[in-house]
Amino acid sequence: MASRRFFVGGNWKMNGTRESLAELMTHLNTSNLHEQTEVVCGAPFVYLDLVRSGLDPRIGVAAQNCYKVSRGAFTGEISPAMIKDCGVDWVILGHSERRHVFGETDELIGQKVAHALENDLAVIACIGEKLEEREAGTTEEVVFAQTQVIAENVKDWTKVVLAYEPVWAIGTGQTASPDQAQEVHHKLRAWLRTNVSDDVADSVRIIYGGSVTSLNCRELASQADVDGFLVGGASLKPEFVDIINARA
Ligand SMILES: O=C(CO)COP(=O)(O)O
Repeated sequence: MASRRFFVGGNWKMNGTRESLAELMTHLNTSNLHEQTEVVCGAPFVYLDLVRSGLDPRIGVAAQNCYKVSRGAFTGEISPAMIKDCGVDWVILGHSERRHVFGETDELIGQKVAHALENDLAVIACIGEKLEEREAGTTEEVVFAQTQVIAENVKDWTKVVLAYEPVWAIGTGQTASPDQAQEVHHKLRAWLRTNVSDDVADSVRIIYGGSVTSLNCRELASQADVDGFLVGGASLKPEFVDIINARA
């Protein structure tokens, strides 16, 4: 556990204006951020340049999606090459909103993961079960299947963070309990041990997302297999700093 650097991502989703993001960036740039935490902010595409130039270099920036090829006739899409060209080193892929609002399949997400990694972007790869899947007792089956497709497309796991985001916890205020999060993270690490390698299982950060706040982050962060967070709503507020410092 000690060897995995704590990772806190902010997923701003489709939020923010130049004005509000400037305020948020000033807050982050001037706050005391625990040095042991790796921080990455996921900005809307149109603000990637602005955010990369406005945030302190010790804070990473992520795009929230990208396509599976470098360029071409794909109206409305952007490529990892373009993201890199903005000085941005990360991309969030497979977020539940991409899967369930925009219908992205495991196969497409896998192809995007492979292409992003080939283009030297680091990837926050998201997985997570829906409420009906949890209630039907198929959580493991669902998250293992999603992880399998991601794993088939990863050669270098040092550039991947796995984000477990139960869909029922996203934006609902229904945070997974520390035990619920730990249970799934532990099983995911065991899956990596069996299906990838001991080294990857020991080193890959598995982060939790879903209604993380300054109030619940410390207990979640104290779980052995919770290596950080992917934060939605609270990442747009000053309390994001408290979440960054959850292990401080
Ligand atoms: O989807 C999420 C992060 O990617 C979580 O969103 P909330 O923190 O708003 O629940």
